[in-house]
Amino acid sequence: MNKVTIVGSGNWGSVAAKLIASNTIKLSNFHDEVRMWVFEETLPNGDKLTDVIKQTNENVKYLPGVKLGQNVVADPDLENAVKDANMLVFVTPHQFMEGICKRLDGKIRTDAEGISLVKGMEVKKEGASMISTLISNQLKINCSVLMGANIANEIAMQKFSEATIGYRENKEAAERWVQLFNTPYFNVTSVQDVEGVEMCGTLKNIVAIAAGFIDGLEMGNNTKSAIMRIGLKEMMAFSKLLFPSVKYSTFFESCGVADLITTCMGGRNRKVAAAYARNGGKRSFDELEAELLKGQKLQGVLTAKEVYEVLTARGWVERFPLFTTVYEISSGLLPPSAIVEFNNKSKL
Ligand SMILES: NC(=O)C1=CN([C@@H]2O[C@H](COP(=O)(O)OP(=O)(O)OC[C@H]3O[C@@H](n4cnc5c(N)ncnc54)[C@H](O)[C@@H]3O)[C@@H](O)[C@H]2O)C=CC1
Ligand SMILES: O=C(CO)COP(=O)(O)O
Repeated sequence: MNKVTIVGSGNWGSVAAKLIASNTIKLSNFHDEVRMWVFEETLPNGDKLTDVIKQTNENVKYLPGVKLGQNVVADPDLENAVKDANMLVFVTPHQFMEGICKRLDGKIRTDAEGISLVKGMEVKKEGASMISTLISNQLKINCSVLMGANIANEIAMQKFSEATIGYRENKEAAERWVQLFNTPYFNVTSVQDVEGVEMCGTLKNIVAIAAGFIDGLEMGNNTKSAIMRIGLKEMMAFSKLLFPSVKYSTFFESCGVADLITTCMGGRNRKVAAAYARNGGKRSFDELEAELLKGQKLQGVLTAKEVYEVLTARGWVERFPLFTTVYEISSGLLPPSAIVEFNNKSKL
């Protein structure tokens, strides 16, 4: 019998727990109970977040007003949360995944399978690594990914959306993940292209920062569409250069063009970047993130920096003028108004 643990309990982590718990309670090959690891926090009134989730069945900080399901069990002890699970769902902001994997080394079942919902990558001196690779290498488990046009608050309200699972070889495991996530309002399909799916989810966050600048500067819909088109081409080119096995067809799944559109229209990266541009770059991303997202985290600014490190290390800067410009603006080297100036240099 399969047993599921969610590693993470932010905005998307909480919605993933709700989705999954609504299925495990119905499916005979899964234990009803879904454990959800909570990075413990003390709320302004002094209560512990985990205690409040247990009492109210709601993540009052990251997903207020939504019941998770009585079979979701919040657990602040990471080791305890994972020890019995054979299906591990990773869903935290990407910057915390390395530390989490170190803590989990040797602490999980040897027959466990993982899936990463984390949009981001890790860049070290030795090179770039996808988060699913970090999980696979560190924990010695097979790791698929699930990405898509999935603004969490909309899925929490059961508005229809789609998602794409990317798997490496284990089709059977992919089918089990589809069974776990799929609902009438969350339509999940799978493709054999982990890197393609994961690169889509990671790179669209850079384009969303650019789209936010356009919105903040009130440059209009045509400009924003142009940025999304150029962004998609850079996403495809960068993914192919880094991982030649990536399939072009993956960009036309939910994880590709659909996620790019939704994030550029209504995501958190877009929202904070728009505020940054409205303030002429005078208030930092960190300050705006804290004010506007109340504990939720942006991925795009860090990803732009990480991708820029890869571009410089590989001598690819000239080929990615949009990614480069987003890095230069978000790190304060250029003003937000420089967002379309790359056009003079672009060959795209
Ligand atoms: N929210 C959304 O609409 C979607 C998010 N995603 C992706 O899912 C991933 C997770 O995002 P969310 O669940 O939205 O998280 P979030 O943006 O709500 O992040 C906050 C989470 O990080 C935790 N946290 C803070 N400091 C920490 C630390 N030092 N160590 C470990 N955890 C810490 C918080 O406790 C909280 O659970 C990201 O990669 C995001 O791009 C993907 C699809 C949709
Ligand atoms: O990944 C997302 C939607 O699929 C959410 O994007 P943001 O992190 O910009 O809100």
